[in-house]
Amino acid sequence: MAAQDAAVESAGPAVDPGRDTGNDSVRDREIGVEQHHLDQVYRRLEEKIHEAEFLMNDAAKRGQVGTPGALAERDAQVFRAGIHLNRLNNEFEDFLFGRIDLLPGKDGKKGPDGAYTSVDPADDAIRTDLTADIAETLHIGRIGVLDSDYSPLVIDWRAPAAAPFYRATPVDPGRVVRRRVIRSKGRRVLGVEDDLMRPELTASLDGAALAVIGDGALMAALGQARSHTMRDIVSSIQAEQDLVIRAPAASVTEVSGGPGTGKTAVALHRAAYLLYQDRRRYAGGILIVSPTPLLVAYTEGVLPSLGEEGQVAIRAVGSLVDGAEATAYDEPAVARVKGSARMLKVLRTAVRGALEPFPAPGRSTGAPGGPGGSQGSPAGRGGRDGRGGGPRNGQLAFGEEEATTAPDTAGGDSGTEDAPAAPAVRTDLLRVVAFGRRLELDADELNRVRQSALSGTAPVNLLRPRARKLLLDALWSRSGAAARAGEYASRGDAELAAELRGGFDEDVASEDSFLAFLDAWWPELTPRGVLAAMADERRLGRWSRRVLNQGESRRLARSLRRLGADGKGPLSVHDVALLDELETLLGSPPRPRKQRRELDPLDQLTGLEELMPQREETQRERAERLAAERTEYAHVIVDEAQDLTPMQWRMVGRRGRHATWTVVGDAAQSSWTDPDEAAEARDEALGNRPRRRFTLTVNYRNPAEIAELAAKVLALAMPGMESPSAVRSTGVRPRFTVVRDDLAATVRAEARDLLARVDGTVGVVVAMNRREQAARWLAELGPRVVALGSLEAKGLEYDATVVVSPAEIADESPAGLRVLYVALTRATQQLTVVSGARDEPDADGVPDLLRD
Ligand SMILES: Nc1ncnc2c1ncn2[C@@H]1O[C@H](COP(=O)(O)OP(=O)(O)OP(=O)(O)O)[C@@H](O)[C@H]1O
Repeated sequence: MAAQDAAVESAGPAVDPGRDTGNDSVRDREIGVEQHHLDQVYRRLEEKIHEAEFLMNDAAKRGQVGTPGALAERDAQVFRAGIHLNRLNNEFEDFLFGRIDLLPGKDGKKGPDGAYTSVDPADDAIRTDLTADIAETLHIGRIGVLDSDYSPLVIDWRAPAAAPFYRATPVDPGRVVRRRVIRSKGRRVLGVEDDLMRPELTASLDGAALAVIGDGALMAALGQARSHTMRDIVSSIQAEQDLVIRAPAASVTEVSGGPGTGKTAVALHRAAYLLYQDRRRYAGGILIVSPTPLLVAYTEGVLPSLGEEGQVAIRAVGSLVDGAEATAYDEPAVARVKGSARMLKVLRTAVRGALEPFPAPGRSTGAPGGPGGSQGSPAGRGGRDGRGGGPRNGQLAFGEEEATTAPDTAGGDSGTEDAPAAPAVRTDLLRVVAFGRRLELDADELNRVRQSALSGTAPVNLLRPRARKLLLDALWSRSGAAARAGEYASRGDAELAAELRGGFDEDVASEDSFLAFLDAWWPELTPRGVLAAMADERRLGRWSRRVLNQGESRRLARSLRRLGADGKGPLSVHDVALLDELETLLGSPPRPRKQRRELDPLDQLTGLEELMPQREETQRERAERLAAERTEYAHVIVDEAQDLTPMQWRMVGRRGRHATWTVVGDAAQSSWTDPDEAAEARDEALGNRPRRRFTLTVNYRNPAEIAELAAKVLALAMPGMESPSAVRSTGVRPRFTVVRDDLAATVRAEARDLLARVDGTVGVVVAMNRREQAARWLAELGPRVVALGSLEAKGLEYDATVVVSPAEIADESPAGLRVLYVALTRATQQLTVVSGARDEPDADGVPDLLRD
């Protein structure tokens, strides 16, 4: 691959023998040249800030004139100037980072941003003696800055003219002779790193030989210590990554690549690129779906550093549903059921079944005032308030739900002592008085009416008016008035017949007993309520018959007890996808209107209040508010897509029904057990839009020594799958150690040892059921050390990692080997593997899973 060649070759001195790494005076001179340019840029930026401030003041004065037209103009101006000022201030830090020196272009024309449009050099650009003159120098930065004469001082990294900065490689250099990465802090240039794209040339710039400094920017970036947040890679994006970032967004862009190939980085830069390309189109918002809240926190700063945040929402897959936040993990067997596409059938039955009185009439007292069948469904809004059943401390450890003690919600006579007394309404008998006559519908008749109402395809909550109408029909047909109306109609007096019926309906429907009956018999169901209703083993057994086997159904019911009788207990990431599905199946009950914030009277005058957020909320708060209110997006980016379950694909798919997509992932890192089922759901979510596929092939994270070890697990997990090639080697081999006295002490000692060896972070990866334990072991080692469950390590990276007991991690789920592969590929510098009781280490401490 070209990118790989570029990356590898830029690391070695062989390509550019003219490199001048040792000569301080040349280095200082080159830094001085860039400093001069940066000073010019800052002067221009200051002028622009003054302009923006002037605009703000001027606009404020206009506001004093007081006419609505002037106010509207003021508001729009303040808004524009505010954004401008904000951006300039944000971008001030370290925004000029690159430079390319180019041969003359083939067509000799200049593009709109000052750059030559041609990618290829002119035919006579290189003389026969391999000398050439640099025709043009472009500086690349986070945003574009034009000089007062409109010549470009800095070109936005996303502009077409900047593409050669990323695309040029020694194999395919185009017009680029030298690519330079400039490191600066505030207003000071600290250093430069050069890559020669045409090392065979002797090029001169303004009559002087082109100097080459440093070992290349990529190696400098990769060798840096890591912090707990991801950095942007805008100054060292590699050619194969750039192709993905700038791919046209017409349809679905699918990106695969092994660990450390930059998939997450590329996805984030792509979001920034798309916004730059077509801000209007993406005003509809870009959603980035991430597997865990940890990865969201890790990546959150990247887009603001690229000057973008407003239109982009990064959400963990467990936080996609408004008002729901996953805090618990399901054990693998439960996750497997909840994520499966089979759940759709179960939920479809459950939303209808949850309307039935609970406990079943046969088991209740059935009498008015009794504690049982009169309650209506516990899934309903009016259902009685919960009695425990939730977890301790609001958090569940992995797999703990099996042990969670929950009330026996199946028992009709249990669980009433703490419940507040609810008014009793029978749901197996409807009794009303209409036109002075007593009318009744018994349980069979009511059941018939219910089934007839449910034969409609509309969401269950939206069928309530239909059910009400069918009840009235049934009562009407039993009333003597129906016969009378029939006579009127046959005499041709349809109006009188209709009047009679209207009077009847009004009479019945205004009766308190009818209204109370309807509320209990056809309650408005909520997604959480239905999930809570599914915690009853008997009911769920009925609803899941022929879809789940008995064991699956029982495990599912037990896991859902965590939600408590009111459904308000903690959710797992898989529960959230079920909630979203239920929301669709039930139909959204009308939501209480969001409280409108107090408006400035001036806003009301101009009607521009939406454009004037600064007074009450910051840009960021506004972006968050808009993101929270938004349910569909213009572009959806799915990171770690291999992990989405079929139910999660359905949830994500709903948010991008009209969107274009970027889907990045690596099948070898999937923690989902049934990839074929997930692929089907993915195809359904993405529809038949055309797809463009890209593969990233270079591992920028792991040194070769670690990548080689991880490849052994890959061979077991996915025989035949190729590992990405590591771009660098550190000479430090992974360390193997065996538990000495006790596991805690060994892990602590190894983590402490790594802390002394690296400058940045140390991650300790353990099987999920050990994560709380591990956090305690490591508490005293300070903030540079983090304890992680194997599933939480997804997407993250550390300078050094300790992987504790590979066998435990591999055995914890059917996808365990792939999860272990993820765990082993998190380190940028050093890796220590601790073998536990189940690992069978050899004499060198190498566990069986990691031997040849
Ligand atoms: N062009 C680049 N320049 C500098 N650093 C890079 C470049 N590409 C990737 N990296 C770095 O390599 C590391 C891995 O990148 P990233 O996390 O995006 O990979 P990934 O493919 O998503 O990995 P995984 O599948 O393991 O989650 C990060 O530290 C990233 O900053």
